[in-house]
Amino acid sequence: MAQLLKVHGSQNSFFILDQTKLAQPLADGELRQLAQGLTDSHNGLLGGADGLLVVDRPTRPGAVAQMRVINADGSEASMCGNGLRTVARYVAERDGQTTFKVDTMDSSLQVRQATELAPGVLAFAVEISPVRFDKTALPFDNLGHDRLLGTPVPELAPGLTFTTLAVPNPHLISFVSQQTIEGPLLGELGPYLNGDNPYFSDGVNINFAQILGPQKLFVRTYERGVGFTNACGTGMSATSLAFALLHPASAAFDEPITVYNPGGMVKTIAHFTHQHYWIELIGNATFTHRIQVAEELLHQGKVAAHDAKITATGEQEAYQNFVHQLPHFNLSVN
Ligand SMILES: N[C@H](CCC[C@H](N)C(=O)O)C(=O)O
Repeated sequence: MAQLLKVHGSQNSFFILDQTKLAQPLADGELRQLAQGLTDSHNGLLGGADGLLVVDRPTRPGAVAQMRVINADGSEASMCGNGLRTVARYVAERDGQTTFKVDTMDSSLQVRQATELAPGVLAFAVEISPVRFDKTALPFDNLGHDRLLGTPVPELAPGLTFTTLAVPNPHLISFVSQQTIEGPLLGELGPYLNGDNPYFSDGVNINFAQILGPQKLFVRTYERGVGFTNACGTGMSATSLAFALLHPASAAFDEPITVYNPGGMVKTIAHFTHQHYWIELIGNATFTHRIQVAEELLHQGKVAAHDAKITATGEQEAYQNFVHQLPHFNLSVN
């Protein structure tokens, strides 16, 4: 029997598959098929999820594991911040370590166990990098600029300004009012810029952020390859860096920023060290279910509940208690 985990970071939910535990690891096409099968909100497992996190052997010296990220639509992303926290916890418990490096598509990232957010809500801190601003890292065209940093872009939304950041997956960020964040615009821009459009040929994660006060944000994200999610770790991290760059009176480097999202809350810290920007993302790593299933069903990409032995961990209740004590403005817009 093979094992899967159902997990979440700020209720951005995933399945984790550890390829090193399989008799026969899945091929790339099988991983994409499994991601689409498991995450489907109608025919998937446990109501579906936002993606599949694949743990494998490290690809670089010094790392103890590799994380690959498959979105719900089967596309592969270079990075996932909420996901990396859950993979860090999985590897920490598998290997009995609390701080180590995990390989992602572009680099090895430092991860470490952090102090619990609340009783029963385990937390991890992960490095988000590399950070790049130029359009070679984040392919966009026909916007009249090589990079956007608080730049008006009437082609996208008259009256708003935008920032582009790759961490290293692509993010488009706009600081907006609460009315705009709760309005229909994000739900219109998301499908447009992730469909046939003259601007973002590879799609883009779009983050609307409301500044709640010094070192305090609310971020709502429409994710490439998924759609609206409860939170996007790389999105909240990129938005925090943009906050520090564009609003230095309200957001300091090297100081924690509290980022609320529809699924809960994380802390971020934007850094500039050795001439490089990077961000620390600290938040929950919740395991909600342990799943046992015949390995050949994973290869077939279809796992129905009646084919699997599913055990709830009981951690979701602890997480919900944590969310319920957050301030009222933790909007549940989605
Ligand atoms: N949809 C993203 C990948 C998942 C990122 C998100 N779930 C996070 O926590 O960073 C992309 O295609 O770039």
